[in-house]
Amino acid sequence: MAMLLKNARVIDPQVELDCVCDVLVEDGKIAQVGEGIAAEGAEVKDLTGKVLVPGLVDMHVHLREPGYEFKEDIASGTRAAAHGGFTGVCSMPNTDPVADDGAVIEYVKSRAAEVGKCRVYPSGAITHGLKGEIIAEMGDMVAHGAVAFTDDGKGVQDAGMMRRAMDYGKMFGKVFMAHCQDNGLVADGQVNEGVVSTRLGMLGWPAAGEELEIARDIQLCELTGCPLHIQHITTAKGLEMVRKAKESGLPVTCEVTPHHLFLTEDALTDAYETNLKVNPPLRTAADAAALIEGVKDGTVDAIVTDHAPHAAWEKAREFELAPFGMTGLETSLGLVLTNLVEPGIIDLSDMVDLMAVAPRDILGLEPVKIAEGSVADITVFDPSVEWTVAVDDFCSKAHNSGFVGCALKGRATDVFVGGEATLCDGAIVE
Ligand SMILES: NC(=O)N[C@@H](CC(=O)O)C(=O)O
Ligand SMILES: [Zn+2]
Ligand SMILES: [Zn+2]
Repeated sequence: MAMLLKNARVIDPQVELDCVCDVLVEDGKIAQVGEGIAAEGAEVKDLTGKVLVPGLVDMHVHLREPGYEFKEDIASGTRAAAHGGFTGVCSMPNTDPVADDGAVIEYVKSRAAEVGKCRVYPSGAITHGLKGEIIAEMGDMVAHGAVAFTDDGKGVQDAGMMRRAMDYGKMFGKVFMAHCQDNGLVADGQVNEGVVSTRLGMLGWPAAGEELEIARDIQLCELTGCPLHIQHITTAKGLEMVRKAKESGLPVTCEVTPHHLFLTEDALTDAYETNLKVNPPLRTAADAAALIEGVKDGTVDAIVTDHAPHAAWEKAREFELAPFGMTGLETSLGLVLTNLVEPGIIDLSDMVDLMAVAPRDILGLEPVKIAEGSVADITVFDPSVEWTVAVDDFCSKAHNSGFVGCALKGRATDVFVGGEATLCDGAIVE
């Protein structure tokens, strides 16, 4: 049935749209955009006071299935995504088994089609088992729908292996996404190496452990011509390297997470709050300020969550034993609206670029525009609603957010995937 979305502020920088108007959705596509649309027989939804944008895509998400369903699964993870305002996510391959061949990619896709509340674009491993020893079945994975390659969670340690993988993999036209961590430098590092690691008496995870690999992979991008995307970038120096690489015309992009933008190592106290243990670690206030500058000037292409759910008992252990990672799908939009849009650091069009347009572009997905003929993947949010982050409100199985108790302004109310509502007035459509 046709659906008429009326009176929202419609924003899409791809078609230079920012005005209050109506959007008519028919057969999963946008049929008409304009003022005062009348459509006989269409279901009408009044969105006065809300904002309607191309569906948000989170290009860095751990759905944990197959293998770690006690942390999250495709049903709960995609519900969390829809609840957070996303119409699609790119899933990471560090599952069990690792997504390093076509069968696992196929499993993720078919499971998502069966139980998912948003689209799932699977990424595949660069190396077999994320072990860094043998190139993964790239052609097989692409044939089954993998959209990108990454050894997220580990990183490819050997430069020669990364070079061979990029040389070989570039024929598939998919981006290589790099988790930048030099194990020789990072070893058992727990938190950013510096004042805070010293104060807390914990092993440091040095900035150089990330920057060295960013430098290496940019050089390998130059050597091989393979497109490179730096994942969860955290340091001022790393970002400067990406800025320079872009200036010299290399196909390099990068992403940041809300936790690296809005939290710093200073949040770590002798409470040893394990929800703040993330990889890469929370860095200094100066690094966070540089990342925000990078978001402003366009060096940062995409905002992603690196949604990394873990079970409560895993995070309840001693800091050194707790796993790295925090959730993010259900707080990302509110955090960006509250901390970047509200203070005027970016505007809503920039937000759409960072959270909808660039992720699709980097992953080589079909663009989604608020324009006639486009697939109707749509996010609607209320920019004025004030709410407090609370775990009992999450659709995710996991509660390891670093933002519980935070007061936020702005929240997704409705999500449409191919014209079908997956979130309606803030509730998941079953
Ligand atoms: N970011 C994290 O702290 N953890 C991720 C791995 C990763 O993204 O590197 C995880 O899989 O839990
Ligand atoms: Zn990672
Ligand atoms: Zn990750």
